[in-house]
Amino acid sequence: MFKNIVIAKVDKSYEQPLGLFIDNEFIKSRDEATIESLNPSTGEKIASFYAASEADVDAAVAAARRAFPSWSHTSPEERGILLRKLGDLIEQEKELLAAIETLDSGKPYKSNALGDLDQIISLTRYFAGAADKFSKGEYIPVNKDKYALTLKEPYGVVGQVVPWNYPLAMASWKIQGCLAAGNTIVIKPAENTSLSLLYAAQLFKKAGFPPGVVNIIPGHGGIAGSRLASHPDVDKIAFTGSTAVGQKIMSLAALSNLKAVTLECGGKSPAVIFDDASIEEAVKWTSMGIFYNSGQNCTANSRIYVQESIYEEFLSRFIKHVTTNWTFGEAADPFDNECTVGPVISKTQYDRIQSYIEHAQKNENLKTTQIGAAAPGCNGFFIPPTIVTDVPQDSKLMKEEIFGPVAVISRFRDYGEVIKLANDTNYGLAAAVFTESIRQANRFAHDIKAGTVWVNSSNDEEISVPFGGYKMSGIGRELGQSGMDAYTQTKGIHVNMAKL
Ligand SMILES: NC(=O)C1=CN([C@@H]2O[C@H](COP(=O)(O)OP(=O)(O)OC[C@H]3O[C@@H](n4cnc5c(N)ncnc54)[C@H](O)[C@@H]3O)[C@@H](O)[C@H]2O)C=CC1
Ligand code: BAL
Repeated sequence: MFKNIVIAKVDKSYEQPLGLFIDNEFIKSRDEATIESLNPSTGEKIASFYAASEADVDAAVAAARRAFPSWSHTSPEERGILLRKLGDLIEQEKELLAAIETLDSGKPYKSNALGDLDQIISLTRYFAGAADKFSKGEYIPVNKDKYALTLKEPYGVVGQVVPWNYPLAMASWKIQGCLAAGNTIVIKPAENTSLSLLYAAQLFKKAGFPPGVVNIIPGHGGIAGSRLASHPDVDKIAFTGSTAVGQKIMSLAALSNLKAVTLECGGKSPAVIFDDASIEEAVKWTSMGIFYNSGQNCTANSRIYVQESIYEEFLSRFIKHVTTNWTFGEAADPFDNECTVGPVISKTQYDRIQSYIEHAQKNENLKTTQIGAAAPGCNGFFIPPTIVTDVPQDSKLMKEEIFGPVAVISRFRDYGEVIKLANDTNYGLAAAVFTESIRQANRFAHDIKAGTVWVNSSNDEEISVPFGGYKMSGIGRELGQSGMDAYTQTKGIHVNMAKL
């Protein structure tokens, strides 16, 4: 049920759990099916872990249901205390958890994985503090004969399905607020990145969360994920991943028991750079916004619009900056400090991203600049930072989420033109605007149809600020107070004081 794994680069050796985590114990899946986890920077196998069957999902849901009455009656203060302990335990194991993340997902250890862990620790403490504050209802004095109260109650058993781009962070965005609100959980990590959450399972137990409160069922989306979404005894389902799967989950939720749904799906987020902006800052932020995490970000600024009078200067500075700052490093090893662009997650994603680059070159004849290359013989899924320029609005690269290190850049004349271009998408997750004019920034922030707007920055999330999408980027919000509200339902209690 455990495998010893040595991560020599950071001098770590640890026991990796390989089972499903149900009722605070690791167990085999009923049919003993397994999934192999590969190291994306070498293509080598790390471990095989058990994959949940539909019957295993049912067992996990039953465990969560048994745990719910008692857990939902713990006081919010007590839930906060356990979350605080969890935050401390994660902090104590920060380097190991970051190393597991790098091994399993390929994200650079120093520049990405440790940052994910810092965010997770802060977020855990945030929801520890929020547990007894955001759980309060309202008092509504209706008239002299009547008052009303609202209660914020947990849903019950919550199913969660998370992706591979931020394995432990996306799980934490969902789990911590959900626990603070008094729900019990069955969560499915992504097939290719289950290791860090399985390791973290032990920390939930150690912090004192009772059996059945957090259940982790690694497994295939089409089996374990869809069973969770369609399960008649799951009260809410929360998902992060592709829009196509988000639609399936919503439909399964509707057709089973009309369970509540939160979806955080894809994006094609614009960054707009006006000619009064600091070009240096715009270059720094937009390159980070597309190359950080190898572009595998739902909020990646994957469409960059630059005002025509500064286009050429922006482009030459962008290319120069990327050449110096966004590289695989000498050895293409995400454990090396100079590696800031790791491999993408899998061969499937590698092929998919390459197909967009080839399409740009061969079918659309677009100018494509690639910076650096992986060393010959490297079997990892490395794609060099790629910059595609003067991309027309109807290009496939402007329309579809590439989810890789591919910057798509275009020019615009004026505000009226660019706001139309920026809004010309089915997605609406995020947008960035660069300008020194507060009036222009304010106008843009109001006109853009997106759930997040960054003014003179990009992709700098805050755990205290609600996050989520407009249009086909999703439904509902996570983080901030919304991170708990998403996991509570409101009951109105009417108290009649009038005597007949
Ligand atoms: N919004 C985001 O953060 C993410 C977006 N994506 C987008 O999705 C594209 C494809 O990546 P995939 O790995 O295929 O994403 P995906 O949407 O298939 O995977 C995300 C999660 O959904 C689960 N899943 C898959 N099919 C399911 C089903 N029928 N029912 C329930 N759960 C299911 C997976 O097991 C995984 O845990 C990427 O290129 C990217 O464009 C992928 C990951 C994260
Ligand atoms: N940056 C966290 C959300 C995402 O990219 O999936």
